[in-house]
Amino acid sequence: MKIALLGYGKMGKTIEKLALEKGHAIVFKSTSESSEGNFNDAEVAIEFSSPEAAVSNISKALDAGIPVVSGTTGWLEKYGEMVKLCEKRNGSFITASNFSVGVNLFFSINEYAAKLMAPWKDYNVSVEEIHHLQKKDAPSGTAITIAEGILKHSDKKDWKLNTSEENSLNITAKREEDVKGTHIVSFDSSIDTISLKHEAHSREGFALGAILAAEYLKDKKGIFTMKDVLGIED
Ligand SMILES: NC(=O)C1=CN([C@@H]2O[C@H](COP(=O)(O)OP(=O)(O)OC[C@H]3O[C@@H](n4cnc5c(N)ncnc54)[C@H](O)[C@@H]3O)[C@@H](O)[C@H]2O)C=CC1
Ligand SMILES: O=C(O)C1=N[C@H](C(=O)O)C[C@H](O)C1
Repeated sequence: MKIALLGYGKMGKTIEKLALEKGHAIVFKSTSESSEGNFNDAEVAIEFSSPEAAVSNISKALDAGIPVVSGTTGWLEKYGEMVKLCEKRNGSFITASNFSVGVNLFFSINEYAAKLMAPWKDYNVSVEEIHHLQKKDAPSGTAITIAEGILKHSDKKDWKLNTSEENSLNITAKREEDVKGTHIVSFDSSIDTISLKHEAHSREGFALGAILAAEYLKDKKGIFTMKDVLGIED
């Protein structure tokens, strides 16, 4: 598969390493400052850049008729625009707040836990995320996806960052040196606490999942999710 990397930072470099090991080729890569290779040679684009750059990168791929996998977080208020553009171009698009297989299973585990806990009103649910110091957005996209899954089964009306409002789901975001991505869901009562934790040991899980998504998307048309890629039921 001939891959264009839109964004060549921590994730772009990890994807390059694993994609080459899997026998794929990198035909184009770009950063905020420069690019090399020929974008139009690509069969698929993998986009991990920044919240400000994601929409223009995704649009560039859709406009060129190149299927695009985007992992960038913090831009999802524009998701509807990208869906419309993808439909207009009869293109192919997947975005996910987290491409790792483990986190996608964790999403389902948390939804199930939230459903099970719903009648037990003594427990208060909250989400904590911990990431490296360079992370631009807070809360993490993954924490937002976790919160949205829990809210389907909860009396809480929405999620908020650092809230003590009872009817909002509290997300706490911490920034610490070199943490790849940790997410903890807690159901807390005065008697006890039930905690579910996912801790990424490296960026390889995110990168492998993005490559899997690109392999899945390459010959398809439409808008898909990581649940489609991994065959996880809703
Ligand atoms: N969905 C997922 O599984 C994961 C998502 N992420 C997200 O991916 C994004 C990138 O993460 P990292 O690689 O760690 O960041 P990074 O800061 O290490 O790299 C970002 C790269 O994007 C480039 N860039 C910025 N503007 C650009 C533009 N206009 N065109 C092309 N390239 C541009 C930068 O020059 C840099 O090379 C973040 O939003 C992060 O939250 C990170 C890990 C996993
Ligand atoms: O910025 C990161 O590093 C990560 N971002 C994603 C997010 O915002 O959820 C995924 C992962 O946790 C790493």
